[in-house]
Amino acid sequence: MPARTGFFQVVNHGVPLEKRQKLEDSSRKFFGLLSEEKRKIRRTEKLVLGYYDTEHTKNVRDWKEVLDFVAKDPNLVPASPDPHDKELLEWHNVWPQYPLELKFHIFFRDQTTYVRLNHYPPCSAPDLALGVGRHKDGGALTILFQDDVGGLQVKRKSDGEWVAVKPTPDAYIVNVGDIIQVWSNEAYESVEHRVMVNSEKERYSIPYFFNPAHYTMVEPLEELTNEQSPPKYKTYSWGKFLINRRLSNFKKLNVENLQISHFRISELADKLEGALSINNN
Ligand SMILES: O=C(O)CCC(=O)C(=O)O
Ligand SMILES: [Fe+2]
Repeated sequence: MPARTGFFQVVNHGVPLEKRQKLEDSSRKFFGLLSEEKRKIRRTEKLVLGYYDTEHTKNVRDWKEVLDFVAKDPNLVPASPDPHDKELLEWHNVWPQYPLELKFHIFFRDQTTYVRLNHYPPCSAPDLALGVGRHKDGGALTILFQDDVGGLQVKRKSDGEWVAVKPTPDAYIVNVGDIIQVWSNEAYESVEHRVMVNSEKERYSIPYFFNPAHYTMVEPLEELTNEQSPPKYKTYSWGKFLINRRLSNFKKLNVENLQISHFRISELADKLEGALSINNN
């Protein structure tokens, strides 16, 4: 399924319900604070983590407020009412043991993974706004918890229709990000999604963006390419990609933000290059 849709939901995952509820409660408490309190930990162009209520996706303002944090750094855990919350820290630092032959642990040693708390307030003109505009997640993998309100939609590849991802109690949604699309040389695809808002209910969601180290050079993995299936992407720097995305979230830019399609090697370009080199010889 994920190869075709890029999205799936997991149930019976073993994550204790109380732990998630604790984070959810903290999120509700945090967003319930007065604006001036929340803005004390506001994200800026230099401080990349923190509270933010004017995020842009593709140059359009989103109808939401967010808080980004990494639990590793206690100064940046305002998500928890207790910034020295030991349980949260311990949790974050439990890291799965990968079999060594899988080289992924190298990419994730100094990961840029972060957690985002999303709050979508009710909107009096829901047809005129989106909670999050259409986008693909730029990192490796996203694990998302959504409450029971609904609003997340995924673009179906077969017919381009937006399909609702119905809330399933205690499920986590997993979706492939752009990096896995490139690493797998398109065996897996990162799928476009967006969030609708509604006029009555507020909505909360918590994505966990699983991202590699900033110095990771992303390219199709050698093991997955060969002469018959040559790499479809040029190498790019994850750190630079992430910075560009963060800046484009922050303010309206006059240009399109960076996409992996900008690194795609197109067959046409290959042919042209080939033709030019023949002429030059
Ligand atoms: O709120 C949601 O359900 C999804 C949010 C999302 O797509 C994102 O933050 O990248
Ligand atoms: Fe997303």
